[in-house]
Amino acid sequence: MRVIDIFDTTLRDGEQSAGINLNTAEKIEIARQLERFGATIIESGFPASSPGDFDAVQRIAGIVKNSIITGLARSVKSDIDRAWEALKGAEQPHIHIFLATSPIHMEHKLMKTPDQVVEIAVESVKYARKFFPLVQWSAEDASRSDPEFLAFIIKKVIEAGATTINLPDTVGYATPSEYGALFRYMKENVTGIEKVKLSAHCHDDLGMATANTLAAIENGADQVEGTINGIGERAGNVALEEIAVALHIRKQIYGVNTGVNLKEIKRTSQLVSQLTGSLIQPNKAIVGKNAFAHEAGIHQDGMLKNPLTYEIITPELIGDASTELVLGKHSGRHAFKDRAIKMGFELNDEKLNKAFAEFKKLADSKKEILEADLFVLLTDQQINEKHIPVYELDSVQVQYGTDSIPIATVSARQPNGELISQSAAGAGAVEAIFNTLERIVAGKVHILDYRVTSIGKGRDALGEAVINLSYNGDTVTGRDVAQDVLEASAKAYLNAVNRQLVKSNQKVEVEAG
Ligand SMILES: CC(=O)SCCNC(=O)CCNC(=O)[C@H](O)C(C)(C)COP(=O)(O)OP(=O)(O)OC[C@H]1O[C@@H](n2cnc3c(N)ncnc32)[C@H](O)[C@@H]1OP(=O)(O)O
Ligand SMILES: CC(C)C(=O)C(=O)O
Repeated sequence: MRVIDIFDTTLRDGEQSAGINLNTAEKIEIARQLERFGATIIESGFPASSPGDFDAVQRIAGIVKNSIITGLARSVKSDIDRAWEALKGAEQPHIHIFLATSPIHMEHKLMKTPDQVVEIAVESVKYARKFFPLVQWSAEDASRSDPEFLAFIIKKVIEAGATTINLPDTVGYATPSEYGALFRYMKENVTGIEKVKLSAHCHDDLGMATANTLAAIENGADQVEGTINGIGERAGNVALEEIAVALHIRKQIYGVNTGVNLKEIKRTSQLVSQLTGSLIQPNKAIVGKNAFAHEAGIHQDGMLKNPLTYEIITPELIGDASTELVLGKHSGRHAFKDRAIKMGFELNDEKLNKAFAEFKKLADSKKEILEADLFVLLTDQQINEKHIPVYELDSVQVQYGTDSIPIATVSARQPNGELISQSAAGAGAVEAIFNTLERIVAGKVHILDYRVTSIGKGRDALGEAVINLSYNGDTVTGRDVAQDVLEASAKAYLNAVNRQLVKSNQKVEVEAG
């Protein structure tokens, strides 16, 4: 099978992202991981650009042995000399020289005529070949260059000794059919092109970097350049993890191999994200937090019946943890039941349906339902099997101010079905609620202990209240959760009273029976 070389430029073009700045130690750590990932070539910096880049390229060239290390250089002798200084200790010294070939770049940036550009390109490649066995030459802005001129200059640099020719879509302007055609054109019109490797380098300005890179492969590219997580100048470079996985999953279409160790993808992605501080969007293909998370009930049902229904890539393939069925407002009964069973609950259909209805209510107000939330919902269904009438909270209102006495008004349905409202004051909002509830429930209540904790993470975490009280002389514990701790406290209070009611009722039944 045809082999495609993976040229990783996370440490050079990736570092060109606005806001990213890696020190040498961080670059070495990423380079080591890129070696494990299986990059054929690692572009570890631009040695002439700064002492820091020089140091990183030199150090990485001395450390990494299983990937070829390269450095970028303009078509000027001083850049090439600096690159040689940095790279002469590498196993296979490789340099990456570039020069723009599009009319706009030649005229307005380089301020050179096309003839001068050809001469500079040829001279720089010849000069580099005095030192480097491997010389990659890039026609910057190739996709906006005149194909005839491009074919001419490429022929000249091949004659000068270039070993790889790169055709960058520098500003992410090409469409897949145009970019593919550019590769075909060079293959068909440049004498000597078969002696060199042909490389693709795509930017994502129009969101077409992955499609363009794959089009280049379909049209004869031997090497693809990109970065981990797609970081890079402006909208970034093509994300190498996307290319590697696309070529693997659709091998029947592309018929090529890369040396990428797919299992290292997740780790590499996380390392790059951590050290660059560049966060990965949750829906990013392959490595996003949601790439293997299924939330919709119909999808979750399909996944439980056969994962192939909705999963074309397994998380294991890229070294990720397992698929996640996230329980949220779009989830259905199958996924809910599956999770309840995995958590050790054995609920009959009726209880499960009740818990599911509670879950749906909760999911409306909470982004993600955590296991702790489910635990509370499901345990609630394990009490009061016989449907003994109990108290039900209807509403809670509290008037609270730092300069006034808190007053609570609570409405609750009594076991006989009657809805009653009461008000009472207290030293604090919670005490006011408890004092009001004491007026509602028939019987003597004495609070022994009370705690509130948050369940879950973030500002939308649920509040859990646990209350230990004596009701008519019996000690009982109640707990409940709600979005608000005051509501949770009121519910926990009634939950304790209700448990005592259920307990004593069952006892009466046993004694009577
Ligand atoms: C498409 C790409 O990603 S190309 C790589 C881009 N990466 C970077 O630019 C990051 C590192 N760059 C740097 O640190 C600095 O730009 C340096 C050290 C390389 C140069 O800095 P300076 O000497 O101050 O020049 P500056 O960056 O302002 O301008 C670039 C000069 O290089 C010239 N130049 C641009 N590309 C090339 C090239 N491939 N070959 C020769 N000269 C070039 C420009 O025409 C300009 O020349 P001028 O000074 O005669 O007008
Ligand atoms: C130096 C070249 C290859 C580059 O980064 C680009 O054209 O985007």
